[in-house]
Amino acid sequence: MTTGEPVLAMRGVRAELGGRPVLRGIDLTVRRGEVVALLGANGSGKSTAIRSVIGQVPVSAGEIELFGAERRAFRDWWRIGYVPQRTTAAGGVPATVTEIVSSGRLSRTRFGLFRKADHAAVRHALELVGMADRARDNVEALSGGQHQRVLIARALVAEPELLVMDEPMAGVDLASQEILAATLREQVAQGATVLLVLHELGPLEPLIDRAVVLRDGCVLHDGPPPRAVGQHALPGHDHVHPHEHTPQRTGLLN
Ligand SMILES: Nc1ncnc2c1ncn2[C@@H]1O[C@H](COP(=O)(O)OP(=O)(O)OP(=O)(O)O)[C@@H](O)[C@H]1O
Repeated sequence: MTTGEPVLAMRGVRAELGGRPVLRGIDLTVRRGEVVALLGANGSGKSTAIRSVIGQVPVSAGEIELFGAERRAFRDWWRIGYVPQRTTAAGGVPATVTEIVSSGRLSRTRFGLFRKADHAAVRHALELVGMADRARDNVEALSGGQHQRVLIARALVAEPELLVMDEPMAGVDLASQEILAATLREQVAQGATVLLVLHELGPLEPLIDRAVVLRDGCVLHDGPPPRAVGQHALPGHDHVHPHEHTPQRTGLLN
């Protein structure tokens, strides 16, 4: 699917962290309705690339456009649902599941005042990820997979058009993975555009339209997901998952 208008465009994007070039001229376009996987070895710059998109990493050169607007002028942040690389949902602050998910809805309210529709959106987002029965629980009491479901509900609650997710399946148990895959499938069926960092395509593979593979801060491949182009078409990488201790030989992706 390459017919939609660009929802996200990066052109020649460079970024340095700790005095080191981490993005060395990234070109990446995601069009409306596409599901694009950002792949590559540990340290290749995947998280930095998406953090530059949402403004968490300063860009030293190049351009980023969101929904046709220059990123610095872009204000409609509710149109983007961001799921950061997994941390605890509360970041050490005691909070209930409902509170965390509600925080994702603030961008849709005036002065943070919740109306009926906002409360309904929170309930709906929790239902989407199968967490409605945990609404009042403290997030600290949740498993890793449940945490991740809450973070995804927080990203969905503003009804965004573009979902940007950093390894949404990382450290997530199988049951939660299936729920997340189903949730994503539903979002995509409803027309959501998705850019997600993955270390393997896994259960999301059927959803992926295109894969962009980074190496050393550059785009190595932009096209069909690697399985479709053959296991040997691209160089292999060692990918060490941040939540795993033993290095895993992953080929390119698995
Ligand atoms: N805040 C920072 N300060 C200095 N260097 C950083 C910082 N954040 C990331 N880096 C470095 O930038 C490079 C790219 O990191 P990034 O997290 O974007 O990679 P990644 O492809 O997402 O890797 P992973 O699969 O491990 O999450 C790495 O070498 C990393 O050490």
